[in-house]
Amino acid sequence: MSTLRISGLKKAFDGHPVLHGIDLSVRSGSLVALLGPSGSGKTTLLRVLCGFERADAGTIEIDGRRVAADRLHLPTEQRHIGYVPQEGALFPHLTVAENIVFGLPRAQRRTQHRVAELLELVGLPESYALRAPQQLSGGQQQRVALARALAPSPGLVMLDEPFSSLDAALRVETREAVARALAAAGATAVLVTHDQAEALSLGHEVAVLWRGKLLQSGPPQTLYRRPATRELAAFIGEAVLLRGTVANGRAHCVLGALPIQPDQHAAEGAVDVMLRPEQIDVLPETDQRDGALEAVVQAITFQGQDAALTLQLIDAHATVRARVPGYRTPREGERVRLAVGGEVSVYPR
Ligand SMILES: Nc1ncnc2c1ncn2[C@@H]1O[C@H](COP(=O)(O)OP(=O)(O)OP(=O)(O)O)[C@@H](O)[C@H]1O
Repeated sequence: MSTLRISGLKKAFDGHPVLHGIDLSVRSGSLVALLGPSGSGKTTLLRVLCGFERADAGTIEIDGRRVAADRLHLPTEQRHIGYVPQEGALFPHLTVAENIVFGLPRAQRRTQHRVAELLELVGLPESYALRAPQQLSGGQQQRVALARALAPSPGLVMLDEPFSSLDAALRVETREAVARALAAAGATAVLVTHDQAEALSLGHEVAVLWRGKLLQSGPPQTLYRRPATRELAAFIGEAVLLRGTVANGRAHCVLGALPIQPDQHAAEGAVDVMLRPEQIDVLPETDQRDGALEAVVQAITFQGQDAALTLQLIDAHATVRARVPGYRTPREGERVRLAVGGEVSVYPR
């Protein structure tokens, strides 16, 4: 287990800044999901941390030991970091076992015991040791790539979009196997992804990189419920954004006077109100509960397990988006009532 501390990290390519001064701490044994849109600098940050690229400014400390600072640039092999690239990148001419021990000192490469241990750690049968990588599925190859990264028992593991080439079902299964293996190995991990569901489900902490700046980091639930900006709200999941005002400690908008996230400082005045589509309960027209608003279902996008609805509010000349479980999808044109659950975030205008 290792701690990682990054401070003021900058990197430019040909005079174009890509990382604008990154500060980030990763607790020992935790997994930080580094989330950001394409081109935000995620891979560059990972490459600088691993030592494949040199930082222009800032410091990197692993377990209190500086590996990069002013003129200091420790080579990759002295940083004791395991690295899992985007698509496994296993050596096709080597067996699974040979791939796994590739990064170990020569004297340790013959230990079958270590290979068996690592295969078990990543949830693969021992019999796979003698297979060629091409005889494995994409998800299994990614697990071997993780086993190879974990072989020298690094305290820190970096994973660069390790599931991006896998199909949806395999992605979920491989994700879970990788998370289990990292936890069992006690490794501290940084996982790069542009998939918000992946970041929220895997990260103990999620750090959002946006145009080379770290906009927000924190536990997944905090990021989802209280994104720092409107843009982040829309990036981390789907957001319902409505014009409103804050008065008497509540957010007033077309959906009523709604409670505000308790730890959000909300000054009185004009704001944008943000809530998540699943916070809007879609009830039968006959529901008589207090404050429920009348609406008509204008459009439906059915997605199987759930459905996204566009709802026209009858009294407000406004539309909102809601998400309901698939089995409760109403009909287009149906009259319903809406009630809002939970708290909202507000952004001053
Ligand atoms: N070696 C390089 N030389 C010049 N520019 C580079 C180099 N590597 C990255 N860049 C630029 O830095 C910016 C950030 O790229 P990076 O690959 O770090 O982003 P990313 O967030 O990982 O994107 P993606 O999710 O698409 O992989 C991009 O504009 C890219 O063109």
